Amino acid sequence: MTQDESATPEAGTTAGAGTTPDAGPSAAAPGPVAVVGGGVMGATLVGAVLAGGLAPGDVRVAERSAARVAELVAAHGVQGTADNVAAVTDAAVVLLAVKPDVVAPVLDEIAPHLAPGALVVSVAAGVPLAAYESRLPAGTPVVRVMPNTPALIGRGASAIAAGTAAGERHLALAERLLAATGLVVRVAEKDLDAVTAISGSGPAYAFYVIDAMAEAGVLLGLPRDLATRLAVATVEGSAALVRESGDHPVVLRERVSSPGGTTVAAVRQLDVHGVRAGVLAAAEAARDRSRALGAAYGA
Ligand SMILES: NC(=O)C1=CN([C@@H]2O[C@H](COP(=O)(O)OP(=O)(O)OC[C@H]3O[C@@H](n4cnc5c(N)ncnc54)[C@H](OP(=O)(O)O)[C@@H]3O)[C@@H](O)[C@H]2O)C=CC1
Ligand SMILES: O=C(O)[C@@H]1CCC=N1
Repeated sequence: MTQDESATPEAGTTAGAGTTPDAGPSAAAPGPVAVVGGGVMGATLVGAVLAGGLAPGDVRVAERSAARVAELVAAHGVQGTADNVAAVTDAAVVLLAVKPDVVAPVLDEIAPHLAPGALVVSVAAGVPLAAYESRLPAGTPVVRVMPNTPALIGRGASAIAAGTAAGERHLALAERLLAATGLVVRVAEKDLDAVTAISGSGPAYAFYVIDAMAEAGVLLGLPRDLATRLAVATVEGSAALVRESGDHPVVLRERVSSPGGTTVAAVRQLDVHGVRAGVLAAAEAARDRSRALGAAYGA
């Protein structure tokens, strides 16, 4: 597979992949990385591994839409193909970025073609590690990741969980590949549904709030562009203040709230309209949806 979709000579030079059960990629020199699924998250992962130092010639993206393949190849200079098998053959790491319902057919397609010791990393919501392990050759190391879209600009939050055959070096490699996406934390797999509800889907909640604040500014007579800039800077600055001060958000909220002033009047309305309860219910719904996606795989 070259940039216009045929097999590449470099594909056979997988660093670290070998023939013993212990063989496999190392964090220091991962070797070729194949990203299967070139949508929102696949493209983000391609950008991240390049930003993390991988050479474009060592990165392949497989995507069934030829137009999308061409777009990704043009944008990143990586290799592209519509053939998942060509992409994963001899790859040291396979990053799966397809929708949860497509994971099973893609695994069945690529399983016979994985290099010995290749690490499989998947961002699919809900799909349990056991579902990968039951479809891949015995002993295949698998790492699940729940990233989020701010990864695109290196400000993401990702959580990773290891499968039964994934050890420290596989987690370290996953961390290295994700390093350019922002924060990466390790969690137990049982916590990934909750992580999905908070940081995976969370950017949508933040965008929702930003949009509502901007809309409120327009309601109050501000030009939309100005209202949006003020809302974005306020949310961005508030998040940074929580992180940099180390203070609890409630303490910081109290500091904004002058006695008898504007803020306490506003926050009262947030309570009256159930915004806090709405956030909790939204997170529960996302957690439940993640569980349902997993239930389709017998989790
Ligand atoms: N978006 C997000 O914020 C996050 C997404 N995720 C996870 O990432 C995964 C992908 O989501 P997202 O990027 O949003 O979805 P997209 O629909 O943007 O991307 C999925 C891509 O996979 C392609 N695809 C479909 N079938 C195949 C196949 N058989 N072989 C190769 N490629 C295929 C699709 O092509 P086509 O369009 O032609 O069907 C599409 O381009 C999901 O599992 C999701 O749970 C995780 C965290 C955050
Ligand atoms: O909405 C979704 O299902 C994916 C997973 C987390 C964010 N987006």
